[in-house]
Amino acid sequence: MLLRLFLTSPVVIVGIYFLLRLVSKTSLLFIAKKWWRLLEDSCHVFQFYKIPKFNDHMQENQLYTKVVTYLNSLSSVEDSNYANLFTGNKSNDITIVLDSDQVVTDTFLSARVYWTNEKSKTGSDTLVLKIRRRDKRRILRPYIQHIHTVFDEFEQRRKEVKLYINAETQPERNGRWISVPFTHPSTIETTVIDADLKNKVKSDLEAFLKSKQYYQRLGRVWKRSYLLCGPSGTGKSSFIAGMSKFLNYDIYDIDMRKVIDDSDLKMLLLRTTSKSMIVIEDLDRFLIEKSTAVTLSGILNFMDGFFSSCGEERVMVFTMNSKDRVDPAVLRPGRIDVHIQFPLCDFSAFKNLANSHLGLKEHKLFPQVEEIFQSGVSLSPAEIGEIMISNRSSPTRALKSVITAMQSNMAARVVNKIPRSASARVGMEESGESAGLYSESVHTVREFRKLYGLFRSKSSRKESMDVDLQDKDYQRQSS
Ligand SMILES: Nc1ncnc2c1ncn2[C@@H]1O[C@H](COP(=O)(O)OP(=O)(O)OP(=O)(O)O)[C@@H](O)[C@H]1O
Ligand SMILES: [Mg+2]
Repeated sequence: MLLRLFLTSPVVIVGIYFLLRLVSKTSLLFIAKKWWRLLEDSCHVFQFYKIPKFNDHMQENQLYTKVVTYLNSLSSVEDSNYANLFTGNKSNDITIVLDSDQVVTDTFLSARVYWTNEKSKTGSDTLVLKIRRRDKRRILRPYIQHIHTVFDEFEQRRKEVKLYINAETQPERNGRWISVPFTHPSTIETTVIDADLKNKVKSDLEAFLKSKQYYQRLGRVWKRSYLLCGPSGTGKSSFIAGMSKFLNYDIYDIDMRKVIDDSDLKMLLLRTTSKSMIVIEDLDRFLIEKSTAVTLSGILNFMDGFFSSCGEERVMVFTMNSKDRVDPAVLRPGRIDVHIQFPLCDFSAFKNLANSHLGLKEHKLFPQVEEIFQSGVSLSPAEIGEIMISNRSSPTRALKSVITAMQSNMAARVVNKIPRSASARVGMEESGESAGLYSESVHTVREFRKLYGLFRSKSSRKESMDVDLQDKDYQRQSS
């Protein structure tokens, strides 16, 4: 009786109300929850799963990357005590990233799970998943599958390509790749090269993307290597940017001066992800100068992609100014599948540049420019492009400046007694014959013909039919 009177008294009700508010507004509730969780842990109510960032061979664990992306997309990240804020793809976007030792909760098929981002003793990150033992069998596999699906959807939507560069050696750090958003404006279309050559490269890249099973059947690493060769300023780097956009692949740009030795090169390759482009620029210069302890055999093994056989779908791109002084072993079929020559400007490329840079289709000075090209003199697209950009307010002045630059180039040749044969090499590259500009290694051509026997002749057919046709063709030929 007394108790009922006590409980119904307004003073007590108001007192309880304020006590509850105090508990929920202060860290008391948090502490109580934590104790409760510790109690549950000590009673072995939960099962723990660790997802380390790197495996024993220091390769990045793909599942770790996927889970991190998934967790950062959960609204519960915002409820963790500490979270890191970063700008997103657009300047006004904010990305919330889980901090270490923070707990994030998630619910899947009515079961509650907990994630913690922990640092191991070696300093590398590990994600820990905590699931109630009674839910484990029911949800573990579907939950991981769900994470894969969400990640793939994110990736599809993620249009941003990343550029990875290898940082200075920091042995105490696990990862040496530093990434930045890749915003290079070049595309395959904006690079002025032979139109037929462009189409061949695009078809080749498309064919590569569709050939997973074919490579598997052959027991070969699913990779394709391209050599872009040509004088400075002819568009090689711009074309690489275009290729990565075409494939929507991240770029791993290896600065060989920062690679210490063969094993360092191996480690860098191991830490690349699939669906990526691995680029080494100016390989010829590096092979001649040999400025680090990386050996030729280290480079050859790297090109063969042995170390990356655990991953898949990689495109390797090498650039050179000239192949003349390069060991033929580097260029042999299989190491380099496709050779693409980037010539200095010819008259046709010049007209393309005049059109794109100055909006000119025709001009009275064009015949004079053509005549100079015919005499064997040329400049790089970069040089001509620069002249056009700086004179874009007056197309006539731009063309006159191009003519002057070409004439002084011609005069310099006479003074320096540069023989015609030197320009003959360029001339050959400039001939515009795609056969001279694009070549596939014989061995690879044979393999690809097997699979893509119809792909050139039927390229006008619908893309969806292509896979079918190619597979049928392959089966017919191999039977
Ligand atoms: N074929 C081309 N079409 C359009 N623009 C070009 C072309 N070649 C060069 N350029 C322009 O010239 C500049 C330099 O080009 P890029 O860096 O791609 O040349 P590169 O062949 O990689 O030279 P290097 O061998 O010195 O590295 C870029 O701004 C690019 O836009
Ligand atoms: Mg370059």
